Amino acid sequence: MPVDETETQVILTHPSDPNTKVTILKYGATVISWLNKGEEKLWVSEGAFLDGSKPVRGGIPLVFPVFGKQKSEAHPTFKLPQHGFARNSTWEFLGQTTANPPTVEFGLGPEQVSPDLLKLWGDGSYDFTLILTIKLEEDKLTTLIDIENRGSKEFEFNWLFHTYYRIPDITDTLVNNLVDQSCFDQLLAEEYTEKSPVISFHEEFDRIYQKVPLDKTFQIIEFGKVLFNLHRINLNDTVVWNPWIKKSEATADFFPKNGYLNMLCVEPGNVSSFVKLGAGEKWQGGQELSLGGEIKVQTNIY
Ligand SMILES: O=P(O)(O)OC[C@H]1O[C@@H](O)[C@H](O)[C@@H](O)[C@@H]1O
Repeated sequence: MPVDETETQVILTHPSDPNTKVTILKYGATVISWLNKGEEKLWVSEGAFLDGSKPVRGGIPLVFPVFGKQKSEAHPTFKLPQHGFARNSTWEFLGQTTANPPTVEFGLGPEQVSPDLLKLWGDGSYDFTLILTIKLEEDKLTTLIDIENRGSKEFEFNWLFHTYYRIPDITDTLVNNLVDQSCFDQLLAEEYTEKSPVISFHEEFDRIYQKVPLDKTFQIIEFGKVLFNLHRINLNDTVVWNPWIKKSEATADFFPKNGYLNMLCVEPGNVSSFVKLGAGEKWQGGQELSLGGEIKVQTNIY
């Protein structure tokens, strides 16, 4: 059976390998496991709540319609909690669209969002449909989001796939192809140009790389071996985050406390500015996560 549905989860199994699977929690339409030939590729905290009481700490939470917490009181997303409401609403499972590669869709509209949260976005005056498509190939996982404004008023939104990669050791991990990109450092509250040809990790890290050309593929590398490739579809920004020691300690659902050694978030989205969507308009963004291959160095001069 390539797709199994339970009350709370949907599981896709690749037809050519029973140990290549993706598990999606209906709550948040959160991918909570990507197993490739029996090996887990995503990090989920052992302290994560999977019962729908709190967004999942790990996997691929979905961020919409605001990233972080909006600072301007005048903005219609100002009252929303950090990262919006998509990750803490139960999405509708819309079914399977393709048998091979197994592909499924989930939907979110105002009906699925709790009225208390909904009224915090533009006083509940927006109408929208979000369709999340998840496709599992042998060595590749694709997540696509389609957003439609079904109301009569324009709205603005951020979108982000908050992907938590599982890695053997953060202190041996590098990320490439961000050199010469403009970045906003959330810890320093400063904007500058990234000068490192490869990023390495020695302390808390929280940067938004802004407007990175879409032909840049980011690779997560360990000891010269490519672990992951991230290809973006219409998602110009990428957040790179590791909480390191103190922030992991301070985060109640982050467990084990040294789990920061085994995770890295590389999160493609549109967060440095809002996407505007007029009445009846549609927008799509996506990420393709693939495994292995050669190191590919991309600079701004090629
Ligand atoms: O604790 P949350 O809401 O899941 O957020 C986790 C992190 O998410 C990252 O995307 C942000 O850049 C960080 O600033 C934030 O701490």
